[in-house]
Amino acid sequence: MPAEEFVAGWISGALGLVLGHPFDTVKVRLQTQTTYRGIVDCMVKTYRHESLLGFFKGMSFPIASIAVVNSVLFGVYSNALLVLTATSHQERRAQPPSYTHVFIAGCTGGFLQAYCLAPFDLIKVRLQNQTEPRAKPGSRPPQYRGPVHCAASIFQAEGPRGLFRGAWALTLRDTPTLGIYFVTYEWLCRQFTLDGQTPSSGTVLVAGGFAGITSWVAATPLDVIKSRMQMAGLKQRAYGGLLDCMVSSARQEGLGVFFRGLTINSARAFPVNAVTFLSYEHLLLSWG
Ligand SMILES: C[N+](C)(C)CCCC[C@H](N)C(=O)O
Repeated sequence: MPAEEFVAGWISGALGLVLGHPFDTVKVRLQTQTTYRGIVDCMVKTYRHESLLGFFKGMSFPIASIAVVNSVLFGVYSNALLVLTATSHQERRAQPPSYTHVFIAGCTGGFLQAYCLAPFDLIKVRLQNQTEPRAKPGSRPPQYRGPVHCAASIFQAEGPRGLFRGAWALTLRDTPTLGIYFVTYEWLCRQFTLDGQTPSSGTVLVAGGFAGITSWVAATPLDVIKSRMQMAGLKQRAYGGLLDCMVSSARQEGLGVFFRGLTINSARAFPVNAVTFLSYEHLLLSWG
C-alpha cells in the first residue's frame, strides 16, 4: 500500500489547520451560543475578552490529531482509487479516473476519517466553547483544563462511548461531502489543465479552495447538528437523538439554523483547502 499519500496528507493537513483555526473557533461559537450578533461581534467580543489567544483555543490538540485524520482521508482516498482504477497517484494524470470512482473513493475516505475524527472533534468543540478568559487569580477555572483533562473527564463520566458523542452526525456529514470534495477538486483541475498535464499551482490553489467551499456548503446543516449534539447536556439542552436535535433546533430557531456558520465556514474553507491540496500535490510530486 503506497504510504506517501498518508505522509503528504499529514503535513498538508497541519498547514491548512493553523491557517483555519481562528475561523473555526468563531464558527463553533456562533453555532452553539446565542450571545453573539454575528461574525464581527463574535470576533470583537472574543478579542476583548480573551485576546488573540482566544481564537487559538483548542488548537494544539487538533494540530496533532486532525493532521492524522487528514492523513487517513488522503491515504484512504488514494488507495481506494488504486483499488478501483488500478492507477497510482502518478499515473492518474495520464489516465484520469471517472468521477464516479472519485466520488466512491472520496466517500470511503470520508467515512473512515469520520470515525478517527469523532473524539478529537468532540474535544475541540468542548474546549472552543469555554469562553472564560485565561486563568486570572481568584476566578473560577473553566470546566476543562486542556485536551487531556477534557478527554479524561468525559471518559470518567460517560465511559468510552462518551468520547463518540455526535459521531453519527459527523459520519453522515462527512461521508457524502468528502465525495463532493474530491469530485469538485478533480473537475476544476481538469477544466483548467490540458489533457495529460499536471495542473499548475494556481489551478491547484483555486480548485482546492472551491472544493473546500462546496463541500462545506453541503456539510453545514449536519455540521450544526453535530456541534449541538457534542455540546448536549452542557451549554446546550439534551436531545433525544439526531432527529430530535434537528426538529427542535428548527422549531425554536427556524430553518435558518441549518446555515449557521456558513459564511465563516466558507471563508475558512478556501485558504485551508487551497493550502492543503497545494502542499499535498507538491509533496507527492517532489517524492516522485
Ligand atoms: C466534509 N467537510 C466539509 C465536512 C470537511 C472537509 C474537510 C476538509 C478540510 N480538512 C477542512 O477542514 O476544511
